[in-house]
Amino acid sequence: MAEERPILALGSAAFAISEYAAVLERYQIDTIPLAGLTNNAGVTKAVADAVATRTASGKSPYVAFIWFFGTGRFSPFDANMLLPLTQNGCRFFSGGGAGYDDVGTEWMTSEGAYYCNTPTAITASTANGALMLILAATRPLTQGEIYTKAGKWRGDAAIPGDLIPYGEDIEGMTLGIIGMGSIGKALAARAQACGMKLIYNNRRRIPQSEENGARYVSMDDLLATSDVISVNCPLTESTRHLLGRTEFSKMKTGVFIVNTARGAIIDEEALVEALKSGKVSRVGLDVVEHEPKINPGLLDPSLSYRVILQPHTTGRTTQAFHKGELQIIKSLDEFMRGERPEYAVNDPKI
Ligand SMILES: O=CC(=O)O
Repeated sequence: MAEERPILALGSAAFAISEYAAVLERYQIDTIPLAGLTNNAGVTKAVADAVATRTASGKSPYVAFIWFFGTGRFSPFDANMLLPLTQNGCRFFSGGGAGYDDVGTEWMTSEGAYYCNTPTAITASTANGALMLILAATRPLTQGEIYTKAGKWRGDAAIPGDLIPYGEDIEGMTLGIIGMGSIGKALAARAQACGMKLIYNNRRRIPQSEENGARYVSMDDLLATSDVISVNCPLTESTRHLLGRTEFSKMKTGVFIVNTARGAIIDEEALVEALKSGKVSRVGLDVVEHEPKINPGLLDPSLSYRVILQPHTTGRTTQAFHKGELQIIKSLDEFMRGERPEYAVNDPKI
């Protein structure tokens, strides 16, 4: 017999199929189908309509709202979209993803509602993706692939600048990790196995037992001594444009930069300048500031092979999304049992 307190869901689980089928048995869930929804306004209206339909029929209101991975195009998930839910007693939200810069968590706290992310689901996939981009940036991977498919093999020695440049081995290079959360730590473990020297900067030093061979340094030290810089911190007001003109000027000439966190942590205008001046050798970006729009400077033909761009997919593996859906279900179950969910990122007064 399904629970009386209803839940609203945006779409459905796509990986934890059998586990979610059991959730649908356990609880009374109304699903907003994704078909036909393209943007925030569409979801905002669908949420308002779902709440209004419930209220009009005198049924008990939704206590929870969940959404899954692949719904980033609908963000922000904030007061504008979710107020009809909290006004009617909804006290739990959970969405797929580690980052929640596009979720109105402060507002949720003030409404007495939890927000639960999926904190460790994409750790391995994103750390693997960061290592993949470090390797792709330090070896001329993009150029090699384009040349090979175009029948140019390694290029034409008779044409100045046409030969593919040599790659660089990462063994012995210093990797500076900005942000030593679970992804930063997992990247450190992988990079250590590749023979890199590791330094990191974080809001504060983490316990040595979790540093995975990385040494805590100041941001200035990290900028000045890293051969490769990997951005792994969340986007907050204090990390927006954390790497800008001043920071690029402090870096080693020829540094490689990889960002698998959030685009806005890097000032893209400053990055383009640093690429053009040769300060930055190559960059591997899984994220850009105004996704999915790409800063035209990054697409400048003169930089083409030195800018490796991916469509925010490094975290996106079947294993990661499966784990994430299980984490959403775990949080929902905990909330429905009246517990504080382990993955709550906020501390509302309930
Ligand atoms: O970018 C992906 C995430 O934050 O989960």
